Amino acid sequence: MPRLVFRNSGKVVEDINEIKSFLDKYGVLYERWGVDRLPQNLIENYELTEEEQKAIIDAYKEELERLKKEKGYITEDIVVLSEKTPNLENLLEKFKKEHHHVDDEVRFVVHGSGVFPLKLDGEIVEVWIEAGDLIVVPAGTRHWFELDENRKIKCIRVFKTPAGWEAIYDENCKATMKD
Ligand SMILES: CSCCC(=O)C(=O)O
Ligand SMILES: [Fe+2]
Ligand code: NI
Repeated sequence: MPRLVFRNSGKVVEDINEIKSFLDKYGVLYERWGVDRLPQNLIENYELTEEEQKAIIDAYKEELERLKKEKGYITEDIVVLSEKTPNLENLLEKFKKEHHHVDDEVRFVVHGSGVFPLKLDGEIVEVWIEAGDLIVVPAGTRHWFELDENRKIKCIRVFKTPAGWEAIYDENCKATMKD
């Protein structure tokens, strides 16, 4: 189940609408698209061919086009993190350092799960997501990412330019897309 964990109080929120409305206050988009429309092999395969990646993206064409129209994203790709990922540990080290981006961080989870701790009004709110969940961490929001004990996640990433992904570790560096 997707859930919010408020790190200071330990409070857990699992109601989807409550999750959405809390995150919405901070410009963080959470939607549940589900994965029912995908065949099992595409959901579970972590070594996708180009065609299979395209088939997954095509299955969410409507949602992706809506997001691009609303938010100005341009393209999408698939990212997978699993034991099979070369230098997984180094990647995870990078992802788990608090940072922000000049572009939104848009992840739709096709399979697996993980947590995006977000720094909202100085409090750490952990957003635990899994297959079927969409999250948009807005540009400038301080966050990081960690896998959970399942040690794998496969996401559609939607973005303007890969340059927008560059993690900015210094919270005082307010670089923006225009720079
Ligand atoms: C959920 S994909 C792994 C996390 C990630 O892509 C990132 O932090 O940039
Ligand atoms: Fe990030
Ligand atoms: Ni990131």
